[in-house]
Amino acid sequence: MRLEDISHDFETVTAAEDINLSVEPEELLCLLGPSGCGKTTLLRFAAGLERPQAGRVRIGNTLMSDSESSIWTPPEQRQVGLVFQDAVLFPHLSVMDNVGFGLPKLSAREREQRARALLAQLGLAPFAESFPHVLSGGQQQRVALARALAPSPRIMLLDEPFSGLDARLRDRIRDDTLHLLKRNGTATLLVTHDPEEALFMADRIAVMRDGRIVQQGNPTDIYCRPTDPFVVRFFGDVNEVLGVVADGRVETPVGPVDASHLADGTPAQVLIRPEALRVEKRSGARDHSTSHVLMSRLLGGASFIHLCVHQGNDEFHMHAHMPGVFLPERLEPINIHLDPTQAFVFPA
Ligand SMILES: Nc1ncnc2c1ncn2[C@@H]1O[C@H](COP(=O)(O)OP(=O)(O)OP(=O)(O)O)[C@@H](O)[C@H]1O
Repeated sequence: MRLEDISHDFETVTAAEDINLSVEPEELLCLLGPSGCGKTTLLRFAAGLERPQAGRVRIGNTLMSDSESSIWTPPEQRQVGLVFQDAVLFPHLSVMDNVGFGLPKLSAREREQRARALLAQLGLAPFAESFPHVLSGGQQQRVALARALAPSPRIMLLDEPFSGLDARLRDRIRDDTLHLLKRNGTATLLVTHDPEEALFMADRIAVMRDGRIVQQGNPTDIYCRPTDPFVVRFFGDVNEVLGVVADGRVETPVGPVDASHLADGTPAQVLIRPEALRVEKRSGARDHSTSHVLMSRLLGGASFIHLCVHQGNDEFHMHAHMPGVFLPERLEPINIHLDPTQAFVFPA
């Protein structure tokens, strides 16, 4: 599926500006961005639920819509599978008939086989004869996924399909969905505002802001080689320090950071992820005169430490993440080591 040179304005809002995006066969692409950045609008263009003011939509080699001609394929002829945040199942049909709904060309027996096979993959085999109202929200969402996948669509379009579920259930359904899509080799565009979800699900991520794609790449590129401060901040809490490039680096309270891509004298912002700060207890007096701990909290698999970092006569409040249980006490004197791979310098 390809979106080519797509632009679209809604009255005062630019929902899409010169968007070029492709989803390759068998690929799972996550469109990631904050609320209102234009993710759903792009998905609606792909599905044919909305017509872009400029640009083209291709699915496979077929042109589905082209703003410069009358070419327009309606949604039901695009062979796309659609799943939204809230599963909308047919209440008067059994689970099996819901899943088989998009397969009118198959015989009743083939339809049942296909529906049962998909339901089994999602752990829903015992509910095949049930009606939707007896299912939990999570089970209904699985049925919606199975129904969308049953006709073997050329692409699955998923719009925040897990966001209505509680955290533990969401993790399980994400996992099941990922395996289901990969087992079936289905190209998928997944819209989400949740960076962890994108990292968990995606082969490739496109980060969106204000109707534009800020960066696209594989998850490691996006997380470890961000090209824009927005991308760094979108993935979570960061320590931010201002400085000036000198001798190809910027001095920060936790040590120098390479800035050889910027000219000396450039005002710079340094974004340092909490996990880049390795905290080590140091012997010495517990007082305010050197870098010390302000507070420690256990997050579960990691510990969150509030630091008072000294640099000359200045003090900086910074955050560190340490793996496992590491809970130094207030005023504990510390050394801080910087992992340069999670510190990023941009022009200020
Ligand atoms: N039919 C419409 N008429 C007017 N404005 C619209 C319409 N549809 C979307 N918009 C606006 O376009 C912008 C992009 O909306 P869109 O729903 O695509 O964003 P989103 O990233 O999917 O956000 P969310 O995650 O909150 O759904 C928003 O400012 C929205 O208010």
